[in-house]
Amino acid sequence: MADLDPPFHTDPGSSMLGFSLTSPDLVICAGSPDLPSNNSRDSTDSFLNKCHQKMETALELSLDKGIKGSQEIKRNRDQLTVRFSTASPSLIHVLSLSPESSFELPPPDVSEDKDNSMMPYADDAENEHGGSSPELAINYKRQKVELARMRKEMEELKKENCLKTKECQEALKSLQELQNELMRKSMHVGSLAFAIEGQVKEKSKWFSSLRDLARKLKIMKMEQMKLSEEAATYKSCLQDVNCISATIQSKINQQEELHNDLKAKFVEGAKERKELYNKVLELKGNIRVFCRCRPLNSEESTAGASVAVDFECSSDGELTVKSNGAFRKTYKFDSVFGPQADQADVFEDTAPLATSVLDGYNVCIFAYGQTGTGKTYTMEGTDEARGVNYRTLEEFFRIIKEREQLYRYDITVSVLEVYNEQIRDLLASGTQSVPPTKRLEIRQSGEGTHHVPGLTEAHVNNMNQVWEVLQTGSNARAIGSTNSNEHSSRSHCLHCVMVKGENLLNGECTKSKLWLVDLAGSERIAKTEVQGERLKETQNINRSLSALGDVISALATKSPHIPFRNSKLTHLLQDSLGGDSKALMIVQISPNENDISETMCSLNFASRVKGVELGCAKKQLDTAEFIKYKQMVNIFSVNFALTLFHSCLSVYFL
Ligand SMILES: Nc1ncnc2c1ncn2[C@@H]1O[C@H](COP(=O)(O)OP(=O)(O)OP(=O)(O)O)[C@@H](O)[C@H]1O
Repeated sequence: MADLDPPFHTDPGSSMLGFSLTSPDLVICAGSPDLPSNNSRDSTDSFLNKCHQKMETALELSLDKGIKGSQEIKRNRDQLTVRFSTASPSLIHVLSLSPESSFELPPPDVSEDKDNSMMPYADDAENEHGGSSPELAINYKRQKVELARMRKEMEELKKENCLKTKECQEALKSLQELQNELMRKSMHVGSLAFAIEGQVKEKSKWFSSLRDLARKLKIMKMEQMKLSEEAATYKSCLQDVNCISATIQSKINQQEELHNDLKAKFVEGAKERKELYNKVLELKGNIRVFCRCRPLNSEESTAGASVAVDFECSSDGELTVKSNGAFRKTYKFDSVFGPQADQADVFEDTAPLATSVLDGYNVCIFAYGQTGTGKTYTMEGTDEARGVNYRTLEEFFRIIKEREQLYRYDITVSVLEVYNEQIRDLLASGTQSVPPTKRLEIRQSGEGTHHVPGLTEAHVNNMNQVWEVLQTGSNARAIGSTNSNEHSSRSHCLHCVMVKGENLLNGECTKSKLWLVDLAGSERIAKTEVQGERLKETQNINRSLSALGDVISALATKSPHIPFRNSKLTHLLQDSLGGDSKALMIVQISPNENDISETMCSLNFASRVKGVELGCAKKQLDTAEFIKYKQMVNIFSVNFALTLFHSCLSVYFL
């Protein structure tokens, strides 16, 4: 093998087959260790000759990655065979070969071989055998012929090789193009793979989002189902609620109708009650007279004064005046209170008038009598024994509390005095130190009511405020004169209580006025023998008291003209003395026999007021009519019972 020179060189541009092997895929290597790799540039012919000379030489042709170690060139004596067994499919395709393709290299034509290179060989054979052997000569000739033939075949192969080389070059060119294309495609595929990788990542992100959304959707579906169930429940509940609501509404309507009916009935009832109550008071007399006698004071008791008044029949409203133990006269009043009666007893009979005031009627309560008989005591009272003024307002607040669901009231109090026919505001700020210079006058409003412009009106909401106002007025009256006792005896003290009421059921409003009057003492001028200023005072007092008597008389006789304007007192009291208003006179008397003439004078005046002397015909008539009707009803009842009894008897005996 060492003698065999490699028939081809490893230069990448040529091969044993005569085509260039530029492709990295197509590498010829010495597959057999017998093929040394040197750079010999021997021709193919020389190689084949040498092959021919070494008949037993085996060659292995390898095309790395293309025709890989699978070509076998087997040399036998007759021919050289090249086999393609595991060639690259692409190369095989280019060469139009099948994996099992092979071709044979024919032996060189010996006869035609004129090559000098063979000659030494022949010469050597001749020389070796001495040219003497005919067999050798024959062999030689045969060999020569064979060599010629092989040379011819070699030529053909060379041509074919050229063709195949061209084909291979073209195939290689195509292969390169294909490789380039493949590279481009690979790059494209790479970029596509990169893009796909991105897309895959994106896709996985989307998938994860999709999974989240699917999970949320599932939860929402469950919630939606739950809500649907709840909605269905609520729907059924709603129907029930609607049913209940309709029932409640109808009940409310019924109740509302009932309420309105009851309200109407209540308003009607309240109105009826008010009218009946008023009727009762009218039957009792719109002008009522009470008589109250004070006890003997300590001085009188010490002096051993005799009592001239008998109260045996006081419960029947009667009292008897005696003189020196002899009967003088009996008086009858609506109520008579002896020396033992206390403030509460007096107020018990007075209280109904408080109700009348809150019902909207004007009322006047006044105390009349001789000085020192207890007028102020009855009206104002003391801290321990509070009088009519305080108790009436107390009764107001009690009734207001009772009626708070049905009525709303607003109460104001004014305190004034009339002295020598002059009006003085006892609640005005100036009254505490000096008497006010401003003259107060009585005015008539558009509604026909009378009022004193500029008079202080104190709002009172509770009894503490009432007591404060009463005390302020009382103190102002006492301070107004150097001699408080004297002064208080010579002036009329008036408390005006304004009551505004609102019926919360029907919105009806009322405005009523209560006068609480502590009149000045009614002394007889002759007895007191007064002169000068005192005489003027007394005359003014008597004039105003007389005017009051005249007004009351005119009211009792229903005179067409009532002389209210004859005095400041009657002018002030005008609204509470006429019409539907009610008046209560409490005549105060002394039990002392020494005062009997003043006592009888006061009692006579009171009797005149009550209408006994003047003959209170209407009242009397009303009572008589009432008794007559009552008797008629009784007679009718008896007759009806008798008739019924006779009817029953006749039926029984039939
Ligand atoms: N019913 C009574 N019980 C006890 N004391 C009485 C009663 N009535 C009056 N008094 C007492 O008699 C005195 C005189 O009373 P009061 O001042 O009220 O008389 P008045 O008629 O108002 O006198 P004036 O006309 O001077 O004002 C007072 O001390 C008073 O406390």
